[in-house]
Amino acid sequence: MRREFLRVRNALTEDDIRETERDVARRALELDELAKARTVAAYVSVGGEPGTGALLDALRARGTRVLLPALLPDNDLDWGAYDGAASLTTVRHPGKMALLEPGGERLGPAAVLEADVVLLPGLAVDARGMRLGRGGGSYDRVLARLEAAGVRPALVVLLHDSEVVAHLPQEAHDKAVDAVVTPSGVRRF
Ligand SMILES: Nc1nc2c(c(=O)[nH]1)N(C=O)[C@@H](CNc1ccc(C(=O)N[C@@H](CCC(=O)O)C(=O)O)cc1)CN2
Ligand SMILES: Nc1ncnc2c1ncn2[C@@H]1O[C@H](COP(=O)(O)OP(=O)(O)OP(=O)(O)O)[C@@H](O)[C@H]1O
Repeated sequence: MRREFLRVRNALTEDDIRETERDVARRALELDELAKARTVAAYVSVGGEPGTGALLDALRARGTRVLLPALLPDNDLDWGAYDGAASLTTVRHPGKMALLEPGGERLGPAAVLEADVVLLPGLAVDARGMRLGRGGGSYDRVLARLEAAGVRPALVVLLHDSEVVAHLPQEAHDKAVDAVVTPSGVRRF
């Protein structure tokens, strides 16, 4: 399933990605949870992911604190603040696409507990809000950490329209998200 969703993304053009960047930002900024959030955990899109750059800059311009992940050797995520495109650094993790990660101070994996909203990457989501990720388990760990700490930020996955599907296989550790934002709108679970 991952391979098939990635194949569809790989066929997208630069224009498609730019368009989704604008539309996903516009739709996401309509979310009440984002308007109220003081801290948002986000990510810098890569490859065929819906673009997140416009959304990151809009949040920052509003005065929202934006945290971005940095991949650790065990696939857990560290976090750092987003201070504009110039604050990002390109990191090559073996076997993965080059990622843009925060270049400044690293705040530690627990920094995500400060987020009022977590924006998650993914490959697909189903009608129950079960998310298919890239398979590293990074965000599964983030969600487990939030649950263990008893904090409950809004969980929002950003996807293309075709990636909202009826049903995905579920494993015991999978946790549902609250909403999906696609270029055509917001769906809540
Ligand atoms: N933009 C973005 N940042 C992110 C994630 C993500 O999914 N998207 N992550 C989410 O956890 C973490 C990084 N994990 C990643 C895991 C795999 C690949 C990757 O390039 N995978 C290849 C396939 C590799 C393979 O076949 O094994 C790919 O998906 O094309 C990238 C990031 C944190 N930052
Ligand atoms: N809380 C956790 N702590 C450590 N490992 C975990 C945790 N949750 C899941 N994993 C492991 O991570 C691996 C990948 O899980 P899964 O296939 O569900 O990833 P995914 O949800 O697609 O990816 P991601 O969460 O990075 O988007 C599995 O081997 C799983 O056992």
